[in-house]
Amino acid sequence: MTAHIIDGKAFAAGLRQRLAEEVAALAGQGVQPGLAVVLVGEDPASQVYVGSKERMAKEAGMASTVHRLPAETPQADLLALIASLNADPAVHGILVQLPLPPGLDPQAVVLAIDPAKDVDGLHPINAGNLAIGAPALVPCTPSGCMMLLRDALGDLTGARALVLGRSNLMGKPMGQLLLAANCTVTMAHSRTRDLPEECRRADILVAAVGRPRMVKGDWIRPGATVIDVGINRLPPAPGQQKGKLVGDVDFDAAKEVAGAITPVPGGVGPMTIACLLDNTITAACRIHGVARPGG
Ligand SMILES: Nc1nc(=O)c2c([nH]1)NC[C@@H]1CN(c3ccc(C(=O)N[C@@H](CCC(=O)O)C(=O)O)cc3)C=[N+]21
Repeated sequence: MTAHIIDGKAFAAGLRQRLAEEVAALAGQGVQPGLAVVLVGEDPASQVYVGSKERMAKEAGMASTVHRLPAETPQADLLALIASLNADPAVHGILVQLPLPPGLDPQAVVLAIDPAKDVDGLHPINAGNLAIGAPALVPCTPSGCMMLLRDALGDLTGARALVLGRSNLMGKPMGQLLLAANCTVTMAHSRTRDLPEECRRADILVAAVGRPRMVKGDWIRPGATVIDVGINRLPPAPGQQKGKLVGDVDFDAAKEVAGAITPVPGGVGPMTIACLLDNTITAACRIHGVARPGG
């Protein structure tokens, strides 16, 4: 059997289309959702992502600004910029691209962001609200994974789900969302004993460890749904400029075993950006006290 390939790129394009319609409806109420992205330093991969975020926000009719700061920016200057964005009524979403250059404290930066504008869902207020089932801004990548899972499987109740990876931005909130969707959740990581065996029990396997092709074909339960969150650039092959982009799953082997699987690129990545726009609209509506046009 070969797996159904989950087309995250197409799903994300459809979602952005629906979001653009919501933005147009909000314009009639005098609200234009605004996103501010802060990029410190010159990491080339981050430059590409930030460029896509800005372009797609504008395509959806939102206001979008990118604040580019040198890698040597003092912590106090970064915090001052965040304070000014917190106070800016045209800004509803603030995202500080991670990782930050050495010398800057990501924890302090996240704490400085107004939780109402924290479209990354990293502030302890949002992480805590997600954990207790209260309204929260939810991190974009796990939201995108849930949308793809619901689209592929419908009701997830009772499914055994395994999350490989425990980051604050991805693994932990993913576990919370799967639990809220009535899955039986296992949180696994690089130190998990008998990891292949744990993975083989999962009906839903979400890989977010950041290790290229770590999950092998024989780790996957036949028919399972595999969501590959990894974005790993391999070293360039001889004579090539850029290395190949691969996930945390050995895709060629996995697709012979899984029931459905997301590719890299074209899977979770585009969903992350669409969910960032979604969160920015949610934040704008809450700040202005208006209902979301899309319900
Ligand atoms: N505060 C913060 N929030 C983030 O959400 C965040 C971050 N920092 N730092 C970096 C990671 C990475 N990230 C991606 C977003 C989109 C793609 C994406 O669109 N990928 C495409 C193409 C990738 C390519 O061709 O290079 C795909 O997978 O098809 C990938 C990765 C968000 N991140």
